[in-house]
Amino acid sequence: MLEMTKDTAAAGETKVSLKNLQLSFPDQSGGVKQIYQGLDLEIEKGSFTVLLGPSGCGKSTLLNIMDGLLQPNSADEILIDGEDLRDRPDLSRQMAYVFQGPRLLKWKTLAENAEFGLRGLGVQPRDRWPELMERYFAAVGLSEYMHHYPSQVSGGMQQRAAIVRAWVNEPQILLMDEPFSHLDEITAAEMRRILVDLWRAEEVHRTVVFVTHDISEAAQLATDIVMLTPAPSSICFRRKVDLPWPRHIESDEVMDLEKELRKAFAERAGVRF
Ligand SMILES: Nc1ncnc2c1ncn2[C@@H]1O[C@H](COP(=O)(O)OP(=O)(O)OP(=O)(O)O)[C@@H](O)[C@H]1O
Repeated sequence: MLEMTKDTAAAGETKVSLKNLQLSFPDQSGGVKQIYQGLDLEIEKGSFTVLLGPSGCGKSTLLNIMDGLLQPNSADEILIDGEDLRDRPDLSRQMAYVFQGPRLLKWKTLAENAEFGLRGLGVQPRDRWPELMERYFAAVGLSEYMHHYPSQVSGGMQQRAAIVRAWVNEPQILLMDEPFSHLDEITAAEMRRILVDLWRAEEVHRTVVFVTHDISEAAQLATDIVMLTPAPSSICFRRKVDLPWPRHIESDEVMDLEKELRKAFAERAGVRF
C-alpha cells in the first residue's frame, strides 16, 4: 500500500493538455485522411501513461505533437505545465524521445552515444555528465559495457543504452514510441522491468508517455491507460491502474486487466486484439 502511495504521489496535476486537436494528412488516393477531429487528451504529472490503439490511429503522431516536432492543423491548446508549446518551443527541451529502434551511432561507444544525447539537448551542465552517465548506465545494468560499440552488444543492451541516452538528460517528460516492439518477449519483459525500476527509483517520478499496440505490455506498465479508436481517433476508454510492481505477465491481476482492455477495445472501438 505504501508503494502505491509513493507511485501516485503527484496525482492530480496536469503535465500535458491537448485540446481540440485537428489533423489530417493527404492520403495516397489524392484525398485526405482525418487523424484527429477534435481530440482532447490530458496527461497527469508523474504518471506512466500508456497510449494504446490500433496501427495507424495516430499514437506516434501524438508524441510528435507533444514534442513540437509536428504541428496539427489546429488546436485550442498544446500545453506543457500550463504553457503553450507553440509560444514556448523551448519547452521541448524538457522532453526526451525513445524510438522503436535504438538508433545508436555505430561508430560511437554506448557512452559516447549517451554523451551525444547530453550535448544535443544541452540542458545538463558539463561537470555533471560523468556522474549522470555512471548513474544511469549502472541503473540499467550496463556499467561494464559503457565503452563497447553497439555492434559488440545485444539488441536489448543497445535499447538500454538508448534509454540511458534519453534519461541522462533527466527529462520531465519521456516520450517512448514502441521501444521494445522489435525485441523478443524475454528481452522485452526484462526491459520493461528495468524501465519501471528506473522510473520508480526517483522520488518525483518523471512523466512517461508510452505508445504501444500491445495490450499485455500496457497492463504490465501503466498507471494510466488511454485507449484510442481507429482514425479519426478519439479516446474510447481511459482507466487508472493501481496494481503494484513488479507486475508479472502471467499474474491474475495483469491477465484480468488484459481481458478488460480487450473487451473494451472490442466493444468501444470495434477492434479485436
Ligand atoms: N508525415 C505524414 N504524412 C502523411 N501521412 C502521415 C504522416 N505521418 C503519419 N501519417 C499517417 O497518419 C496516420 C497515423 O500515423 P501514426 O504513425 O501516428 O500511427 P500509429 O498509431 O503510431 O501507428 P503504428 O502503431 O502503426 O505505428 C497513419 O495513417 C500514417 O500513415
